[in-house]
Amino acid sequence: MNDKPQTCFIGAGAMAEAILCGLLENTDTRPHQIRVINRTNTDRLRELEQRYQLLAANDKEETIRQAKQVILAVKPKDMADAIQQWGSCIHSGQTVISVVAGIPTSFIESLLPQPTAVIRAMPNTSSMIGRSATALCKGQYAQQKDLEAAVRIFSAIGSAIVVEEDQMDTVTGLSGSGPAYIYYLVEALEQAGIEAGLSRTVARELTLQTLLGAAHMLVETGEEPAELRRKVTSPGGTTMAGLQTLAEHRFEEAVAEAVHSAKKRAQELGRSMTALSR
Ligand SMILES: NC(=O)C1=CN([C@@H]2O[C@H](COP(=O)(O)OP(=O)(O)OC[C@H]3O[C@@H](n4cnc5c(N)ncnc54)[C@H](OP(=O)(O)O)[C@@H]3O)[C@@H](O)[C@H]2O)C=CC1
Ligand SMILES: O=C(O)[C@@H]1CCC=N1
Repeated sequence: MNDKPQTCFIGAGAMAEAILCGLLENTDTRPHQIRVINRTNTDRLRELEQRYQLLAANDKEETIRQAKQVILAVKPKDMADAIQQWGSCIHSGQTVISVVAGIPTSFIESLLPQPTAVIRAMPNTSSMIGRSATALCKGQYAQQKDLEAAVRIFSAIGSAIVVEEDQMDTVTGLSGSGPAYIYYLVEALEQAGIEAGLSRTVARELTLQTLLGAAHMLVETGEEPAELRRKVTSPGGTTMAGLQTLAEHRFEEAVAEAVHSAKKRAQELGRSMTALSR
């Protein structure tokens, strides 16, 4: 068995786990091909190694050097330190894939030996069950084949779509953060059901199946969401009353503002990092 790591995660948090779990479940990647590294939390490393039968990265520098792909999955505020700490182990024969919100490829490239292929990806936590919506773009030194290899990784854990880098912050606000908006909606629906007299179990069951049914309707019928909404809404009926209340509470504007705020935050994170490096 060749024990050389194929993929090394720098940052062993929630996102790294979601991606590696998806890779193990949905591709032919084997546990011994993955390593995880973080800064201080060795308990977390042991937890992941045990849960997924990964080999430990005993010599972290050497592990990074040997990996074919290095996936950067630290928090944006830790990015500069992480690249400074580990960047000297990265070489131009590797592809660096960053899932870090807001940080431009040019910033990452500037801290790595040039020319290192850098790909920026924005997956979401549904990677864990092979259902991520990921958007990717390439930096100036990455070749088309590097981008295609990254697309293959993320296609194995959901859908993967290539965009221009100037769209990545919008993607972050929409599909990177998006699962949280949906969970918030589920919480709100469930709570409304409970307050109106349903048991928690019944409210949960009905909310989840409604969400699943609506998602499948969208995918399987291919109909426009507005058309599907129209079919639920009888003139003068119950749905119309509910939708009117949502409109009065400016539902659409609230959603648009949420995406916009998340995008703006991604831009701020990128700018603060770029300013730090000057
Ligand atoms: N969560 C999400 O839904 C999504 C997150 N992302 C992006 O993924 C990235 C990671 O997020 P998430 O997984 O939630 O974060 P977590 O806080 O769960 O994990 C971050 C990890 O980075 C490690 N770390 C910090 N500094 C270093 C360093 N110098 N060297 C090595 N490891 C280090 C931490 O280790 P230690 O504990 O030892 O400090 C920790 O294990 C973020 O940049 C985020 O923008 C992208 C898409 C979706
Ligand atoms: O909240 C965050 O910053 C990360 C990026 C996208 C989803 N979670």
